Amino acid sequence: MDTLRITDGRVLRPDGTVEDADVLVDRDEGTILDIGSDIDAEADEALDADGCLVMPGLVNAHCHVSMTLLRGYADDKPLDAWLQEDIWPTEAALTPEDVRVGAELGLVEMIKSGTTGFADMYFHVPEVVAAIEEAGIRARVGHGVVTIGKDEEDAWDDIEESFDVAREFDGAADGRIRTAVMPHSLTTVDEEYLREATAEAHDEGIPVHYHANETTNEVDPIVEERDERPLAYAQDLGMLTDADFVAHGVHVDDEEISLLADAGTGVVHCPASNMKLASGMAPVQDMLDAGVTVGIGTDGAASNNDLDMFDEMRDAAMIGKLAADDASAVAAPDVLDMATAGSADAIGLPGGTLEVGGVADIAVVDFDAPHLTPATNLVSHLVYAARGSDVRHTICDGQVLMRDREVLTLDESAVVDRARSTVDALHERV
Ligand SMILES: CSC[C@H]1O[C@@H](n2cnc3c(O)ncnc32)[C@H](O)[C@@H]1O
Ligand SMILES: [Zn+2]
Repeated sequence: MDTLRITDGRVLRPDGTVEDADVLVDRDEGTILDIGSDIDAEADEALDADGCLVMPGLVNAHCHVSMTLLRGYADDKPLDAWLQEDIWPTEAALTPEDVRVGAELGLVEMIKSGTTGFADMYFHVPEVVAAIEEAGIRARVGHGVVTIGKDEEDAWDDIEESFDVAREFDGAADGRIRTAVMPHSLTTVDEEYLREATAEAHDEGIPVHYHANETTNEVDPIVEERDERPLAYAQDLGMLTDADFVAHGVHVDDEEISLLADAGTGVVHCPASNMKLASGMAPVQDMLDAGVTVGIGTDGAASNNDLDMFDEMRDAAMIGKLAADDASAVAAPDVLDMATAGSADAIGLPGGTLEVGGVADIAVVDFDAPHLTPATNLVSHLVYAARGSDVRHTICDGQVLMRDREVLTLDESAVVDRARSTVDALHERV
């Protein structure tokens, strides 16, 4: 058996407590063999965690990873204008190779900030999958479908592509990649397509992921046209099951929160995107109180503008308090749970906790820094004070993806160079 030992650190346990312990990993199986201070086994490789906290890898539960290429491309606009005037016209010019380059850039950024799993909705998915295979991270991926403005044939082709991708890549990269059918939203995909695609996906055991209740501009037309709330419409379409997950859930009322809780449908809170696009404040504490599975995502780097889940945790705590008008709301332990186990549950991937027998998806955070001193409350520091750049090692599926801040699976400087020249060429074309 090939083993890895993470030595001399403090380990964050699923109940939020911290203990001095080593972590022994089975690299063949990608699982945790033991956690303790008296492990009696030599390992094939050791990773020093002195002065560090060994925690579950962060899970970015909603992303468009290749949008790193559009970082800073269009800022300071609301969602509809941003998408229609800037993002969609530019995305139409992206080649499959561009999407791969953007994905690699995003994956380097994620690995460097301790993210070990994510969910991604985009197009040219084979290129995203190839980048993920190389990077060594875990993901649930899908082709995003938009049918508005398309004739029937093109709309069905788009749906078909979402199924082709979901069927072809499920289980890829030694099982690290899972898939979903991903209609973009309840307003950008017409009813007949949503109904049929959802039924077919569920027949085949494929989850459905979509944007929902992100802005009032999206909610109001549904209410006006159908005399029902968007998530009641989604339920009628069969799109609220415990395998499905929605991004945003900003403008949800109490009945919709109950629908989500009863169905077990995950909600991915994207606080930075919601603030930047001025979409609104999600009632996260109400959702948690109702028993909804809530995860955290960055959304794409064009509406954030980074993929750092530490940033996202801080934002979630801050806006959660504002939304509830209560400083005790969306407290640090709950935020950390959302960014790890909550996200993993919402998107149906393993990980999010450090447990013997569980997957070895791990971030090692160095606390030897002025902004993390004094290290009185490590969970508080993770949420309110730590940064992605404090992550020292990242491990996914038992493999070391970053060691002492050097990414091992992708060539960081080559990826950055390629991203620069790709964006230069893109700007020439658009
Ligand atoms: C068709 S692939 C996914 C599609 O979603 C777009 N997108 C990025 N961020 C958001 C957001 O916050 N709400 C809705 N849609 C978003 C992305 O640009 C792709 O076109
Ligand atoms: Zn999104």
